[in-house]
Amino acid sequence: MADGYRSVFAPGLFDGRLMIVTGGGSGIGRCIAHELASLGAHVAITGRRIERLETVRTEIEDVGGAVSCHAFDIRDEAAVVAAIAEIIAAHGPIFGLVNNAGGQYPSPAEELSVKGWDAVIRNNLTGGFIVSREAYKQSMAEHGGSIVNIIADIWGGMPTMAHSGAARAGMLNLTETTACEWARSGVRVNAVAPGWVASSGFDTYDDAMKAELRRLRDEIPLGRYGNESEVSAAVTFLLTPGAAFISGSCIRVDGAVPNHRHTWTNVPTDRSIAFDGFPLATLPECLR
Ligand SMILES: CCCCCCC/C=C/C(=O)SCCNC(=O)CCNC(=O)[C@H](O)C(C)(C)COP(=O)(O)OP(=O)(O)OC[C@H]1O[C@@H](n2cnc3c(N)ncnc32)[C@H](O)[C@@H]1OP(=O)(O)O
Ligand SMILES: NC(=O)C1=CN([C@@H]2O[C@H](COP(=O)(O)OP(=O)(O)OC[C@H]3O[C@@H](n4cnc5c(N)ncnc54)[C@H](OP(=O)(O)O)[C@@H]3O)[C@@H](O)[C@H]2O)C=CC1
Repeated sequence: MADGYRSVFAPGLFDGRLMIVTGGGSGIGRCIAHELASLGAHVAITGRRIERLETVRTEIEDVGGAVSCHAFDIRDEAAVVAAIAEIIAAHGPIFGLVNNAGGQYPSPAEELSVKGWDAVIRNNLTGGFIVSREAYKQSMAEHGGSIVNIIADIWGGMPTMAHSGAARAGMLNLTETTACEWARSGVRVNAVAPGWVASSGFDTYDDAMKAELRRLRDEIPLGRYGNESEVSAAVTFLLTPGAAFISGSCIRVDGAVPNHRHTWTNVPTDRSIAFDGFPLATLPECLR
């Protein structure tokens, strides 16, 4: 495909296969849509804003890819049921589903209203559940398929992200549980957990959050943000036959962030207050 996406996977790998990418109108989802289309899939991209979807449709069609746009909110059960039926009727059985749509806003836990908590839980857990359930019931239960859920770096606490962390931890268990339940139908379910990925998602943050993101970049062991293609490659691999025995797993695409302990830096200057009943004086000299 001239001037199209440069995937590391074999051309024609997904010829004629229908793949749904939620949140395909921007960022990581747009990139995944481009990669899957470059490999021959018909990609159904979804999101709330039709204009963004149409822009991506034009981009993909311009390089010879097959794509369709479907605007709905993943939290609206009736809309999801209808949209999945419409996609199947128009483009055939669903071979792959990428639950990528999601997002949140930063807030200290004690300032979260229940309404705000619910909005983020529904956006990052309930929505993915509804889309998965419908893709399974309406199509994959008959012939198998592969589902990839985009979550986040949930290994450890992330201040201001209590709602999103809880939702995505739930999504990881949903991944593991549906992988077990739906294996009988030949359906594999996996997750991809991006760390800090420079995407259009960053544009949604205010200046304070952007400054924080620059500071966080210095704490990534690989020394940089990830990019959208690096997330897309992991997702695409999980959709390929090469991943036929992988289900209920999660690939972390994060430059080793969860493995990073502040062992050599950020040591408090006064360590003597660590534990009253066990004065540092009793420790070996080398540990003081
Ligand atoms: C450890 C896990 C997390 C790690 C994350 C790591 C990095 C992740 C990066 C990315 O995700 S990049 C993608 C970024 N994109 C987005 O985040 C999308 C933008 N956000 C949204 O679309 C919305 O915030 C939402 C989460 C979808 C909520 O929208 P919804 O339409 O459902 O709710 P609203 O009716 O607007 O609001 C309901 C309720 O929620 C509270 N609230 C919503 N937004 C904010 C905000 N910006 N600040 C404070 N509070 C907010 C609020 O209580 C709202 O009620 P009302 O006050 O309006 O009555
Ligand atoms: N970038 C990063 O560093 C990280 C991103 N992630 C996650 O990866 C995914 C993609 O993020 P990214 O591309 O960076 O960010 P974007 O904000 O660009 O992408 C989110 C997409 O999801 C769609 N979306 C959001 N809520 C809904 C909804 N309720 N119904 C339907 N569509 C919805 C949006 O479209 P529209 O608004 O038109 O509906 C948008 O296209 C998200 O789930 C994000 O939280 C996780 C960890 C890190």
